Amino acid sequence: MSDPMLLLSGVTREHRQGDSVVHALRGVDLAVHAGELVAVMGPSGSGKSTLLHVAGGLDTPTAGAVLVEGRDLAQLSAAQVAAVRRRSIGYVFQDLNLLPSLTALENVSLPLELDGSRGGLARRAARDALEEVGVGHLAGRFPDDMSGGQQQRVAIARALVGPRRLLLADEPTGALDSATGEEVLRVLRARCEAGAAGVLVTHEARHAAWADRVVFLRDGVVVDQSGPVAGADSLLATGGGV
Ligand SMILES: Nc1ncnc2c1ncn2[C@@H]1O[C@H](COP(=O)(O)OP(=O)(O)OP(=O)(O)O)[C@@H](O)[C@H]1O
Repeated sequence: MSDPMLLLSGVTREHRQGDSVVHALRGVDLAVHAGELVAVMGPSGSGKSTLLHVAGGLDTPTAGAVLVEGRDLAQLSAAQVAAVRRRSIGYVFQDLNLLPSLTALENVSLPLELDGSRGGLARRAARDALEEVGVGHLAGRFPDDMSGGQQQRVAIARALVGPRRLLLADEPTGALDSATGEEVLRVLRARCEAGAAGVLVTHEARHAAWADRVVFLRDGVVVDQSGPVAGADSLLATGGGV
């Protein structure tokens, strides 16, 4: 099999809080290949968002290594990590992080323009991404003039725009009704089938069922990995507490 698009090897992340240490992740190993969608589940505080942050180069492990497309992020300069993030990684944040002073179209085209794409090309790609998640008609609207679900879809379009090969999504359907949520997961799944690698953090077994594999975290440790439907259901049945 080819090298994984994302490889976490022995990743530990500790946070110091006064005299105590919080172990957000402890020795996590995870490989995600092109074409694969992996769901991450686990109780609140089990380390799901931390896993996504270190995978996306937004946080640095205390120990262990993170490789994106075979490049060890610890060996890159901050500017190089930022370039990997802009070019290779599409990230859907739990709190969306849309820029309020930019329209939907501008929010989505920004990563491409920051990476040197010409304005017209970037805007065309942004329009396509907005269409793909069903909000093409909101291109000229500002985030504050949209519903939570509409904002969430714009944030997803921003993660999908351009040739992103690693998609990291933190509860991307939280503000969506179930039909729209399914539609977004269908788009994510289709992107993975077209060759991207995806990691989806979710609390919902029916969303995890869209994934090829489910990784279950508890107290920062991967406690189980399994296939989709049986995986999510049985993990929940065994007291995942999600
Ligand atoms: N910056 C930080 N400083 C201190 N502790 C932190 C920090 N970030 C995360 N933690 C702690 O690390 C642990 C894992 O947090 P994380 O947000 O990754 O969990 P999660 O599984 O994503 O939770 P949720 O489902 O509630 O979003 C928690 O105990 C959290 O309090």
